[in-house]
Amino acid sequence: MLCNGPLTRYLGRYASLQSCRTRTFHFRWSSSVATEFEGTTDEDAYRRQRKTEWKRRQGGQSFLDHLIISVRGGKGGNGCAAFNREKFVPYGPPSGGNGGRGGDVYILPTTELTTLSTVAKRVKGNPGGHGKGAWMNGRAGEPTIVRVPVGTVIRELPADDPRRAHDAWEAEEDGLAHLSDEERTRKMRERRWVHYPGAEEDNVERDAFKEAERQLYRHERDKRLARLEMKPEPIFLDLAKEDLAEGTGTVVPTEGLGYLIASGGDGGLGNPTFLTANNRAPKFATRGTDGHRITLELELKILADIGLVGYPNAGKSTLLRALTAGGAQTEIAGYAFTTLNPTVAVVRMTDDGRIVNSVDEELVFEETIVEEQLIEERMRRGELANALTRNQILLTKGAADDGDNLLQEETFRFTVSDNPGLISRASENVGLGHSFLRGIERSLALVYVVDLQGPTPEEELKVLREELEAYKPGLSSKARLVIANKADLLSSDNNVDLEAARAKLKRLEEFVKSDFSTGPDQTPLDVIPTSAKYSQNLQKVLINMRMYVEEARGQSL
Ligand SMILES: Nc1nc2c(ncn2[C@@H]2O[C@H](COP(=O)(O)OP(=O)(O)OP(=O)(O)O)[C@@H](O)[C@H]2O)c(=O)[nH]1
Ligand SMILES: [Mg+2]
Repeated sequence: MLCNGPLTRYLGRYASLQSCRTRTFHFRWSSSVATEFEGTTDEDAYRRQRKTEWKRRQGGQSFLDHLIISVRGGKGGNGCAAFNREKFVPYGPPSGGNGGRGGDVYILPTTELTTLSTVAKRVKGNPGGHGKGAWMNGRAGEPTIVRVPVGTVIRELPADDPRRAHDAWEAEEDGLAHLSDEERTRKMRERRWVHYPGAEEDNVERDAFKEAERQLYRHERDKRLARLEMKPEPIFLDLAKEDLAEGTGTVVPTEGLGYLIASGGDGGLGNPTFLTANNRAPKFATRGTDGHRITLELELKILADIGLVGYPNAGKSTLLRALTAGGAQTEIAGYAFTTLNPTVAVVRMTDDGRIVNSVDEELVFEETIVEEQLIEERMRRGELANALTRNQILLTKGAADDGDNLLQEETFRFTVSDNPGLISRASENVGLGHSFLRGIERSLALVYVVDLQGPTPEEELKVLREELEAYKPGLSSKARLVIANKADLLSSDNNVDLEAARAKLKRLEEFVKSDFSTGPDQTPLDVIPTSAKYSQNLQKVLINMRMYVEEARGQSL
């Protein structure tokens, strides 16, 4: 009897609950142990790899170089309906302050960003402050600055584009479309007027208010007509440089703020404005107006003088880091598609092809994880506590070298972009696709990076050229140089057949000579073996790059 009774059922439930708890506990315990033993770095590598896999599955779609944003200037603050109250002055004059202007929205190019992913899709300016009693005007709204990466091209969407958001007038009309006349009038009044407490019903019956309302509508209509007649030129901005004076477009920049794209609304008027001979105590004020609304299309066309093009893992990111003496924080790892978005860095070189401020001649650029581990280890040992800054190292080194290092004068500067890997059939969206090539379309010159350790660097080159052409016919004619990277792996310490390695390089050179040429006189591309990891033979690379950039800049003048 007891077996089937409620107690048994209860006990049974309790037991299953217990086992469930034990399971949960067991799971938690095992997962925490796993984390402990996995070690943070492995987990980190796993996380990074997952991110890449995800990005790859997106087929390059998530590379954010195109974005539509709707921008609204800040709303103006409301005017105030108030009367001055003072001792022994029972009916003081109207004293409501005006509302403050809404904040303007500016757009500012910055080198700190490299993608459009941090740009908000909807931007709203700060509202102006409301007016207050005792003639206190509201404060103006602070300006809002939308930061976009240098290289962004901005276009205002035309009026007939379905993606364009409605302007303030159209938006109001939409909201009123299905209302009765009475409701319409009430809504429109609500949006425009502030009444002294308890005075609304009385106000709307008065002639003074009706006259003020008529005037306001007339003013609004005139403003709208003036705008339609003016037909302002649509906004177009090509933000090629961080320097505001260098940008080209239809908007004049403001120092420190950028380009004004949407101005804030006007502040409302306080009740003293409506004081007339007939109406000594106006009990109404106006609300602030909406800011300017605009829809913009942003397209990121990274502007680098030189674009690196290569298979995944060829060492492009390592090369960019080496060319900037560690200045470019590009991620380096031994798996394909480590780089997910193009990165641009500035290369500063001396006259003889050295990198400015490369403190140590023998720089080694390891994989990011290894470098992070090394820094962590140094930190744990306390070595970084007394570490010298870059400038201090330069100064001490300069003093030791009789000031030789201080003479490392920068004579040339250009930008280089590191790009995701390009593989065969990228044009069919294999790998990360080739949408990122949009970024290097405008580069002055392209440089192929191939892995000299791979079995057939020639084949890689052929595919790279095909993919560039598939993206845009004629693009591959911008290629000027082939960097045969990882040449250090072909040294005698690595137990490789030196003769075979040399023959491989020779074969590559011959192949380039016969099949890869540039310019009207069909000069073969240069081939330079390098080791990005150990900063070997970069001087030659830099001198060549300077030559291409100078030539191209000369032509584009
Ligand atoms: N031995 C040697 N290894 C290198 C050299 N350059 C790069 N590597 C290694 O090659 C691997 C890939 O380097 P990355 O710089 O990430 O290659 P990537 O071309 O940017 O690769 P993706 O971003 O995936 O397209 C890493 O393990 C680097 O340490 C080199 O000159 N010599
Ligand atoms: Mg990379």
